[in-house]
Parts: sequence; C-alpha cells; structure tokens
Amino acid sequence: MEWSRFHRHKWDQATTFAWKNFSSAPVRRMFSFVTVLGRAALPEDKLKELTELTQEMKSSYSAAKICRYDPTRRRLDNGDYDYNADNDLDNDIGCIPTLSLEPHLVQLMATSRDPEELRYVWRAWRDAAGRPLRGKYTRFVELSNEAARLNGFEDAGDFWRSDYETDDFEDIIDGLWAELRPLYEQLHAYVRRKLIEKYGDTIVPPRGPIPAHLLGNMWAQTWTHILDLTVPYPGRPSVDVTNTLRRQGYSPFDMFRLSESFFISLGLEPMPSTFWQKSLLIKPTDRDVICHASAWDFCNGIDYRIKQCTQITMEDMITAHHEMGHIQYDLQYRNQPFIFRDGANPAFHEAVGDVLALSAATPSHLQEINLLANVDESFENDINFLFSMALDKIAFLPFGYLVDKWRWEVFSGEISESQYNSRWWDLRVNYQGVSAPLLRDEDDFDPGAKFHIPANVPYVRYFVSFIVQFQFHAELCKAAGHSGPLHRCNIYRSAEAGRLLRNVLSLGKSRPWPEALSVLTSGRTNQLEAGPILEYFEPLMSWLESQNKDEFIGWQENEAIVLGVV
Ligand SMILES: O=C(CCC(O)(O)[C@H](Cc1ccccc1)NC(=O)c1ccccc1)N[C@@H](Cc1c[nH]c2ccccc12)C(=O)O
Ligand SMILES: [Zn+2]
Repeated sequence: MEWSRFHRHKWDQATTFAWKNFSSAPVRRMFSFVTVLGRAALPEDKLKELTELTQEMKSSYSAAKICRYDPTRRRLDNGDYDYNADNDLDNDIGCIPTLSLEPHLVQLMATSRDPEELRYVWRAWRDAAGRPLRGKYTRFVELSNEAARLNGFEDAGDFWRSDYETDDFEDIIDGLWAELRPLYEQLHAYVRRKLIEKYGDTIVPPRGPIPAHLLGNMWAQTWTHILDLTVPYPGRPSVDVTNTLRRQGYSPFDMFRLSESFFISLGLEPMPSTFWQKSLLIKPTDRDVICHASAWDFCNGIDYRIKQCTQITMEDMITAHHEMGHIQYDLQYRNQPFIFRDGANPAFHEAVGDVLALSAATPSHLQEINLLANVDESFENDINFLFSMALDKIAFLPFGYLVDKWRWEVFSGEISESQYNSRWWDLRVNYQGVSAPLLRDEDDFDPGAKFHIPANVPYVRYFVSFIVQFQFHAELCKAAGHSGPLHRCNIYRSAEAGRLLRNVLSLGKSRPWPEALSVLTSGRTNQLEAGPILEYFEPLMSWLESQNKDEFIGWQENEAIVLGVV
C-alpha cells in the first residue's frame, strides 16, 4: 500500500505540471509515462480487492489438478465417459486429483494418441482450472475498467492498446491477419487431412473445424507435437531434437547455457553470475509454484532471474531462449532512465529470444552443436523443416489474435458475462478453425483455462511478436551477410548482427517503437510488415497449395462434430 500512496503523490505532482508543453521530447515522453498510474489510481479498498482477486485467480489456476484417465470408469448409457464419476465418492471409484498442467497434462496432450483420453484431459482441465474463475472474472473486469477510466482510458482494453502508441492498432492487426490467413488455411487443410488419416472422418470433419483436443496442445495454440502424424516426408532425421537432448544427458542448466552461448556469440551480454544462483529452472517438489515460464528484472542492474519448470524437450529449449531474450533486453536497456527501461512495445520484448531461436533451430545450427546428424540440404528436408516451423509460428497466429480480441470485447462490454463462453467459441471457430470436442455451455469458462486470462497478462503481444521477429530475422541476416533463402539463415557468431540488435534493444522505450524499427531496417521501414514471415515460408506455401489442390480449404462451422455429454 505504501508504494501506491507514494506513487499517487508523484502522480498528483506530475499531473499538475503543464508538461505537455515542455520543449524537450524525451522529458515530455517521461511525463507521459509517469502520469499513468494503472490500478494504483483506484481507492485503497478497491485496489485491495483487485489485488486479492488477481492473486486468487493465479493461485487457483496454478494449483489446479485432475484425476488420471481411467477408461474402465463408469460410462453413461450413450457410451460416453461419465466425468461426474470422479466426484461422487459413494460409488467408491472417486479419485484423488494428482496431475498438474506442467509437466503431466502438457506431456499427455503432446503424446497421447487416444481420442478418448485426450477428450477427458481436455475437459477435466477446463473443469478444474477454468470453471472456478468465472464469477471472479466478472468482478475483476469491473475493477480493471474502473482503474483504466481513472487513468483517462475508455476501458482496460484501451489502456492495454495504448502500449502500442497508435490509434489504429486494431486495424493494423486485422490487416496483418488478412495477409497471413491464406497461409494458415493451407496449413490447417493439410493438417486436417493428416488427422483424418489417423483418426478417421467421424472424429475429424473433412470440411469442418478441427477438434481442439487432437492438435497436441492444451489450447491447440502450437501443433509441433503432432509433427510425427503430419510431417511431409517421413523417415528423415527429425528436426525435433528432444530425444537427442535426453540421450546426451542435457540438464535444464545445459539448455540455458546453450541459449546464453548464442547471445554471447553475437557480442551480447552473458547472464550475471547471480542469475545462475537465483533462477528457478526446475519445478520444486515441496511446494506449488506458478510454473508458467517468466523472466524477472529486479531493477538494480544485478539481479535478473528466470522461473521455468523446465523439461528436457525441444519446446522447452526454445522457451529457454524466449525467456533469456527477456533478460537480454533488460540488460541492454539497464542504463536508460528508469521510466524507459521497458520494451519499445510489449511485442519487442516477446520477440528477442525468438529471433535467436529462429537461427538456433535451423538444421545446420543443430548439426553444428551436435544435436542433429548430418543431413543433406535436400528439398524434402527443407520442406520438413519449414513445416515444423509453421506448426509453431503459423499455427499460433489466429490464437495469438483471438485471445485479446475476446478480452477487449469483454472489457468494452460488447461481450457480456452471459456470452463469455459462446463468444470465445465463436472466435475459436472463426479465426482458428478449431472446435470444442464436446458440448460447452455458460457454466464453463474456457478462456480461464489459459494462464494469461487469470494472470491478467495481455496476449496480442505474441501475435505481433511472431510477425516482427521475422522482420528482425531478415535484417539481422542481412547484417550477417547471409545470402540464400531466409529460412536457412543462421546468425550465430555474427558481430554485425549483434551490433545491430544491440543498437535496437539498448533504446528501451526511450523512442516510439516505429523509430526502433527504423534503426533495425536502416530507414527502410518503420511499420509492422508481414513481408518477411511470408518470404520465410514462401517455399512451404507453394508446396502446400500443390498438396491441397483437391482439398477443401477453410472450414464450415456447421460441419463441426460435437459429441454431447449429458
Ligand atoms: O506465455 C508465454 C511465455 C511467458 C512469458 O515469457 O511471455 C512471460 C509471461 C508472464 C508475464 C507476466 C507475469 C508472468 C508471466 N513474460 C515475461 O516473463 C516477461 C518478462 C519481461 C517483460 C515482459 C514479459 N508464451 C505464450 C506465447 C507462446 C506460445 N508458444 C511460444 C513459443 C515461444 C514464445 C512464446 C510462445 C504462451 O505460452 O502462450
Ligand atoms: Zn515472453
């Protein structure tokens, strides 16, 4: 509470100055930030309620557990699994919920190929993590909007979008999605065909949305875990090096060291020594922690930490790069005035680590660090690599887009509490072309089963990051003197690429992000552009179009197969 009283006092002071007329642009910029108080603008009692609500939602989500799938458990007369059997203990088959999202359910959703087990896990997680938050969320929205209005914004969504310092942000996002949707639809059609080959067309509708539980991820936001079912040219060395990492005895620390060595090879900063002592890289066994990965800057130029419940998988190696990218950005702008120690916009912060991972994940780099056997640069291997990258970077786009589309409409009141879940599934079908594998209603709260909703972390930053990271990749590859297809570029050890990256990251938030983009591109552009990501995936787009020539592209909502559960 102390801090907010001090903060409000500074706010009162700052808002009394006629700072908007100050002659110095950086000083005006500083005042424009320090006069935004956020939730501390609320009266004490409401601030307390909002803080407690957020804490309750986060701990409820982090503690959620489900029972093991047991196919022998009682079934309804229509043959469906009786989910309620878990709870009424009188028939002595009640269970003890023991499975957590990380690592158990992540692992199950990635590796199970039993549609019934997948459907059980998909639903049980939403019962345990999403449903209990529904009532809290409505009050949370009210208080968040009140705080935003006290800061002069329309609502909390308006406040969040202000981080991008442009009044046509939604148009920009819509335009980028329109450019990328054709590529997504081609990937979606190809993957749907492969899932029909695996599971049959009674489960996967040939012209409809893909049931969300079959895509290898709890939210169907990344499809990398069904690479084995969908890879274009099977029988070649897999670019998923999970097994090699395990065979070579990699520890979580080794994976973070691997990421650090990539940063150092570019001339960027090593992790401070305290990082290795104070970070939490392994899930503790004695207490519940919030396992969702995060990176922390303790604002003293020394103490920086990552918290990640790391598994030895390729996915977690990529995430390690992502998290370390946050720390690297923190280190690069640590000499800026305090108020400017932030990303040029939130997407830049999400992009840093991913840019390096675009090089680190290339087959040539994986060979260089002995994680992949020598593979020849054949057309088939190229397509396999691009396809596996698309299962992450392209599959994610509509999800990255729709999460905050839903939240902005909740904050603005376009979506009322009675529509939370139906509007969520409208967006999931419309943008992502995925459907719920069983009936949903307004007792469910499926958005709440995704970390960023209870944790109140904005999400469109990832959509923008997945686009801008390819602009970074293209420019750094140019600086590194790369020639040839963009997807083969590896900037490892390039001092020139490192210098350009440092020039952009060290700006922090001292300049509007278009100026940071102008530095990145040597003045060629200052806008978000889909060109680089489309260029990167161009060979795959042509290949998919030829593979899909007899395929139904897109999906019809009424084709969705939804199995009712009484
Ligand atoms: O949430 C994350 C990674 C976590 C984070 O690093 O973005 C973390 C989220 C967070 C924010 C606030 C409190 C707790 C967690 N963000 C940070 O740690 C962070 C650090 C410094 C500045 C800004 C954010 N990724 C998203 C999007 C995503 C999916 N697949 C990916 C692959 C690579 C990179 C991102 C993703 C997700 O898992 O759905
Ligand atoms: Zn992040």
